[in-house]
Amino acid sequence: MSETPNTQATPGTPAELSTPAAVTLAEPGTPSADTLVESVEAQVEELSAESLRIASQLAEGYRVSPLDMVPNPSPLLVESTEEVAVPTPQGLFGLRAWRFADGAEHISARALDRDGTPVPAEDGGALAVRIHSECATGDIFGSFRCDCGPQLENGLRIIGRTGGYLIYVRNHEGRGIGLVNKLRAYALQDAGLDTLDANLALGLDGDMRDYSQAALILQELGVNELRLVTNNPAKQEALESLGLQVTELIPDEIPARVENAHYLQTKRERMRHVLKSA
Ligand SMILES: Nc1nc2c(ncn2[C@@H]2O[C@H](COP(=O)(O)OP(=O)(O)OP(=O)(O)O)[C@@H](O)[C@H]2O)c(=O)[nH]1
Ligand SMILES: [Zn+2]
Repeated sequence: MSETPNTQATPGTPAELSTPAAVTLAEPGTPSADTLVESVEAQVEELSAESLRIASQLAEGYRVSPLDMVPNPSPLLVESTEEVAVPTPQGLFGLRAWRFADGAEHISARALDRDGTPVPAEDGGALAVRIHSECATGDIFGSFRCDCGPQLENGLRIIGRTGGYLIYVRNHEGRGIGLVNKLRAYALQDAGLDTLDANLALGLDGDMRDYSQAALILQELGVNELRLVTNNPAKQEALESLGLQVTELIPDEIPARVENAHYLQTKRERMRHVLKSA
């Protein structure tokens, strides 16, 4: 059985507490209330200066990491698997799956030698990394409307030679607008709009991809410095704003074909992609 606490004040206590202080302040020769306040203020100032000094010292040694830069804490990493070796037409890759709190699941693929050891970084430099944005129509069906399918294959081949990772980002479909919106955007392109205006006509941005989950995966893999396999300088900017260091851009250009010539031309002229043949 619990005891009921005694909530009644002990008689006489308030007077005992207040009297000595009041008497001391009133005595001649002791510091006035104003002097006391000034001295306390001086001490507080000294303390704040000291904490500022300690804080700035800490900040000097502090390296910004992708984790610190994540704008929205909800898509945090929940779990990832061990690496499993998967033979592909482009060589052997060690695949891991990564699951985030918002339900997104991505894949990392590390280039492996035939005996299963990681391909070392070429010339002892940084590892090559391709952040490949999901494109179900191109990557699965081999659609000629875009260049994603051959870019994925070529990207894997480059990484197989150079050493490094391909991160397959599955919530980047349609430059981040999702599959349903992308197919609506295709219908608008069939009616005459280009790939950028079609997104805008749907009330969406031209590119809505968020790279924070890809950056977190790279951080978990211990990759802070990389050679980025892309034609899109916006990807470099996005990764650098998340604390990663891009030492070089490796192009992943696929020759245009009649079905995607206009699409690639738009990417070059309106979306800053570095493409020679478009
Ligand atoms: N909204 C929209 N998305 C598209 C269209 N065509 C391809 N995509 C998506 O575009 C994304 C790939 O972006 P790209 O512009 O091809 O290339 P990138 O990833 O920015 O740059 P690279 O690294 O050079 O491949 C994938 O998520 C595709 O699903 C389109 O017409 N409209
Ligand atoms: Zn595509």
